[in-house]
Amino acid sequence: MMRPADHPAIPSPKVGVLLINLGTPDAPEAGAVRRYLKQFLSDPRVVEIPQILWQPILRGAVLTTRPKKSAHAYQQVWREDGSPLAAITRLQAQALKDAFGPGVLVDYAMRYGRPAIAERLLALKAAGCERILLAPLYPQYCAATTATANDAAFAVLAGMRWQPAVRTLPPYHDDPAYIDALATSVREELGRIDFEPEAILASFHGMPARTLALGDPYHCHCQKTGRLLAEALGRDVMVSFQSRFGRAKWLEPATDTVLEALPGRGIKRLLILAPGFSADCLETLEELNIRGREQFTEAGGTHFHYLPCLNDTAPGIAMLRSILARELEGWNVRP
Ligand SMILES: C=CC1=C(C)c2cc3[nH]c(cc4nc(cc5[nH]c(cc1n2)c(C)c5CCC(=O)O)C(CCC(=O)O)=C4C)c(C)c3C=C
Ligand SMILES: [Fe+2]
Ligand SMILES: [Fe+2]
Repeated sequence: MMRPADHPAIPSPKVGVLLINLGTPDAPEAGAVRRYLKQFLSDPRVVEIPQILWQPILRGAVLTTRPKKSAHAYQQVWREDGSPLAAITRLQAQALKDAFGPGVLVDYAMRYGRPAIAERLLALKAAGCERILLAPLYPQYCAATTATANDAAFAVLAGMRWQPAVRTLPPYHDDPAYIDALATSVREELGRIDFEPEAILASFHGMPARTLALGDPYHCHCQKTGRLLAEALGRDVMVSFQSRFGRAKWLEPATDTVLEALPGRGIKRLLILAPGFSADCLETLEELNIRGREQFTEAGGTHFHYLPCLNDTAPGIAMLRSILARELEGWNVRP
């Protein structure tokens, strides 16, 4: 492009992308799980009960029993390179760094545990990023995930005299690139496995049912992802909600209830996926692929196949790159 001599090219400011996921314990041991759960479950965006009532319950019943039980669950899925969620998020950040090239600094942080959002945001700023895209890796918006990740980042910005410009990644539950990546991964898996499932079940993390009445779009986002995936596949996709916590009513139907009921309704061959998780984690590898499989087969199911998350697969990274690149538009990033 020709440019008049008195209008030199505007120098490109440094741009950073901070991927944010939930976080995970440092070790599959009760002490580390306790520290993680204490931070996670003390977040008022996650447990919406007044802290004065909730903290005694958390520090009493919850933190004395759950860490040991959860540590046992983590031990079943822990990998050589650590907790699956941490290891996969690290690989995603590396793959996106390679995909974007030197024009964009890509880093990652966890809302709870390590690496902390404050640490990585300060590192991007120290590396000279004047513009930062905060990217909570949750396709479906939820105050308990997306909003609290952004809150934590904004709290860090609140302490800076010279803030970078920031943008946040919108939810991508209905983005054609995301739906297409999911549909392709289902189709390819159907070609690989040695049975024809009678049903496909999309299991999303649950939330207390009252959050729907309070205006959280999470339930609607999950339903829309399920509907668009069904349309893309040209066949039914059932939606359910897993990981119920506490005694309140949660979104329904519950995944474990569905898994126990399906064989009795004549559905004995099942493909299950967890499209709300951008990386496999305890909730998918242990709760679905170990415990869910047991529930389904004990109820009479004969074939159960768990489809892994998009993780750092080539189509998964291409999808993330395209939705992130769109948010970087106008920030002088070379495509
Ligand atoms: C009130 C409790 C919880 C709410 C609300 C909640 C929402 C929520 N969580 C995820 C994603 C993940 N949750 C994970 C683990 C996990 N979740 C809860 C509780 C609530 N989650 C607990 C207590 C745990 C810890 C494990 C256990 O003890 O059972 C994980 C996996 C973390 C890992 O280390 O692998 C993810 C991911 C979403 C998307 C969500 C709301 C939409
Ligand atoms: Fe959770
Ligand atoms: Fe769980």
